[in-house]
Amino acid sequence: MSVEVYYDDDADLGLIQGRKVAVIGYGSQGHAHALSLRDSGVDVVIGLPEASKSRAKAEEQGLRVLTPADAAAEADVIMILAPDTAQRSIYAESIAPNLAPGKAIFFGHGFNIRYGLIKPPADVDVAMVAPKGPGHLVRRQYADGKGVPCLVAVEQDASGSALALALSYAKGIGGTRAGVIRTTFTEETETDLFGEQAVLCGGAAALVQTGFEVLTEAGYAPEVAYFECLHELKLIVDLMYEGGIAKMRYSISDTAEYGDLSRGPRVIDARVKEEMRKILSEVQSGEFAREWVAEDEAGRPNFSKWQAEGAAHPIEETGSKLRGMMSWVDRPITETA
Ligand SMILES: NC(=O)C1=CN([C@@H]2O[C@H](COP(=O)(O)OP(=O)(O)OC[C@H]3O[C@@H](n4cnc5c(N)ncnc54)[C@H](OP(=O)(O)O)[C@@H]3O)[C@@H](O)[C@H]2O)C=CC1
Ligand SMILES: CC[C@](O)(C(C)=O)C(=O)O
Ligand SMILES: [Mg+2]
Ligand SMILES: [Mg+2]
Repeated sequence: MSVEVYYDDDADLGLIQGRKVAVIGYGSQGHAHALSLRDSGVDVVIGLPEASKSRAKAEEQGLRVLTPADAAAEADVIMILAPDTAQRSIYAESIAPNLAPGKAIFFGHGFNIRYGLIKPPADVDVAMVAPKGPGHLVRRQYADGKGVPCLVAVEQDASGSALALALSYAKGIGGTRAGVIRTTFTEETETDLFGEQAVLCGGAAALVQTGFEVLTEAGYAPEVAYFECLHELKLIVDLMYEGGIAKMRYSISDTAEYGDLSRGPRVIDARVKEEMRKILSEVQSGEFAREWVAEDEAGRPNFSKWQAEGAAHPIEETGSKLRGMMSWVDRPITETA
């Protein structure tokens, strides 16, 4: 089944410009959406708890910051960009009491709707504008006149114009410059969770760390292993980004391409593919969602342990030293684009 891809000419920016948008949360996605929507002429207010450490960042950018409840009361489009595990309580405490017929609730990811953790009333629009990229790059691409592709979905169309409004919002953050695909909350949620677990984040990080470990445990210099397994991966993926796997294979040596074609399937083999299928089934069944909600409610013991182990991995120290010598690469972790 072919999908419809929407571009700038398919979206009317005037629709979202005519609404008052509350962005709940000012993190990776929240800051990107809020700043880009404002640059697109949209009336934006930020919703954050009084004690939020993000307040100062939003106010430094000249954005008005209210509590989530006051922002939801004032706005007629409410985009929830707080952590997925916090959204259901934010909704119950601050958003639901401030809904009214004709308002719209937007999400940047479908987790809470897909797994039934948020159930809005029938008289509001429920839609999604989900960038297919990290928030800091969503903002950087917008600022550079480019855009990150987005998925849009309409779960509930009380107004009869929810899709047009979602496309207008996507245009406001640069999504229609790159292409916006209409999907469903189920497809976005399940593909996004699978993608981040098995390919983009979990799979890629494990591949890089394991390659670094195999080389360093064999006695090769950590710096060589870092350049080979992490730094150069961006350069390789850049070629894929520009022209597909074909362009990467066109640019590398025949020796590398033979190694790629003959050894690649030994690394990502049938066992790995079966494990990826199991990971997808855990997403589809809701097992992952239940595990993540329970982990969060228990205070994130495993999350914190694994985070600390990752930060302590020797590749981080090696990389920090080498990136420090490349001024054009060294962008410390920061909230700005
Ligand atoms: N990160 C990404 O690139 C992508 C994220 N998404 C989705 O976007 C949504 C937001 O994720 P992300 O941007 O990563 O989140 P972050 O963790 O980067 O930022 C969360 C923001 O929400 C604020 N916040 C925390 N608790 C509350 C609360 N109770 N009320 C209001 N604001 C609160 C945080 O404030 P404080 O600083 O005080 O903690 C922070 O500003 C999620 O649904 C995620 O799945 C979708 C696509 C990509
Ligand atoms: C790949 C991780 C992501 O889904 C994203 C940046 O798109 C996320 O949830 O952060
Ligand atoms: Mg994603
Ligand atoms: Mg995600």
